Amino acid sequence: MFKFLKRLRGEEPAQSPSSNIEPTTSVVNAEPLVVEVESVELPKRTLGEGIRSLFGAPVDREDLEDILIRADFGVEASVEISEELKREANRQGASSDAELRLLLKDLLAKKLTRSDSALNLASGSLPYVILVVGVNGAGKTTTIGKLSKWLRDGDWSVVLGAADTFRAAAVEQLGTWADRSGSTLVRPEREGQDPASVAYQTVEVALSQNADIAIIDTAGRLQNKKDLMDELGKIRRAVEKQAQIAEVLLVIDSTMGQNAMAQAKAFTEVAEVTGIVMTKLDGTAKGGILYSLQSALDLPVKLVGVGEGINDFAFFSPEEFAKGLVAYKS
Ligand SMILES: Nc1nc2c(ncn2[C@@H]2O[C@H](COP(=O)(O)OP(=O)(O)OP(=O)(O)O)[C@@H](O)[C@H]2O)c(=O)[nH]1
Repeated sequence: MFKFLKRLRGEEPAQSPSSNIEPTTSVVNAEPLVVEVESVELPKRTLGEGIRSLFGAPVDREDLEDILIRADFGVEASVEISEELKREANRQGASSDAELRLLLKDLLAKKLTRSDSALNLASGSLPYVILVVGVNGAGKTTTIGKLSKWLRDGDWSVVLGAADTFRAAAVEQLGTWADRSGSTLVRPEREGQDPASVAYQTVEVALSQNADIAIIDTAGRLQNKKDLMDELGKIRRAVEKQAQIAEVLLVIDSTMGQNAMAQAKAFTEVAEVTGIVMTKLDGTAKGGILYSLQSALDLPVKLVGVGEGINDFAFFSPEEFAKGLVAYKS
């Protein structure tokens, strides 16, 4: 399991370095807030039965390429994977359905494994600030709700910032998740308030409450790259006046198939994304999009959503995901 570091309880709240809530355009990289931290385990969440199998029938080596292409692995990867499977099956003399499933499971898990897939909650520079970006409807708010519940279950204190200030409903939705998870909500004082000032206030509240985590929900509009870049850049600078950004999580709806790829590329060009959250994996038979995205963007998938419920998410585990895809029963 990953090593997570959080604040030792029972200290005096840290003082916010500034009371100015209007962010300016200057970039001030905050020094890490050095606090005494302890190593903790967070509750386990697993992918469970959330991943749909690629196969409705016994695995047939000759059909594999087509099946992978239909599941959105992309043509190049589909050819590569099915060739590798054939080579390995010949080498090992594997031919039964169970043997082929095991080989394919291992092959996919190996290709999906990266060393940087853990959430960055170990630097000891608190509060850990997580920006959540992605297009409307991708599942940002739901992911924030699930993530904060999980952190609260692990006794981390969490402040949520509603920096999607243009839709009152978005703020209310985040408020509902804040209540359900037992997190503090920082809401805009008026509709259309500068998202960067809400981000600033969120970190300020996190510092004043001595909180471990601040998660900031952003609007996700993608009318044009320049506006998005300007808005996210301003949010970043506002946060960095008081804390470091631990993660920029890009939330992607896996049911969008190849359309998700174009959106993801646009966001990664402007948002300094550090990890991907794939939502709605329960609702797609095209789980290969996760594979395509991770390799095309060269970014780790860190979390996955497998349902609408508060516990329906998990750290991405290549092994469990591959098992689900090939319906491998160990
Ligand atoms: N089945 C399933 N549904 C999900 C999952 N994650 C989110 N949803 C649903 O997707 C819809 C959109 O989720 P939101 O969290 O509101 O998405 P958002 O990105 O915050 O959207 P905006 O607030 O419009 O920007 C909701 O109906 C969620 O319940 C998931 O992992 N599985």
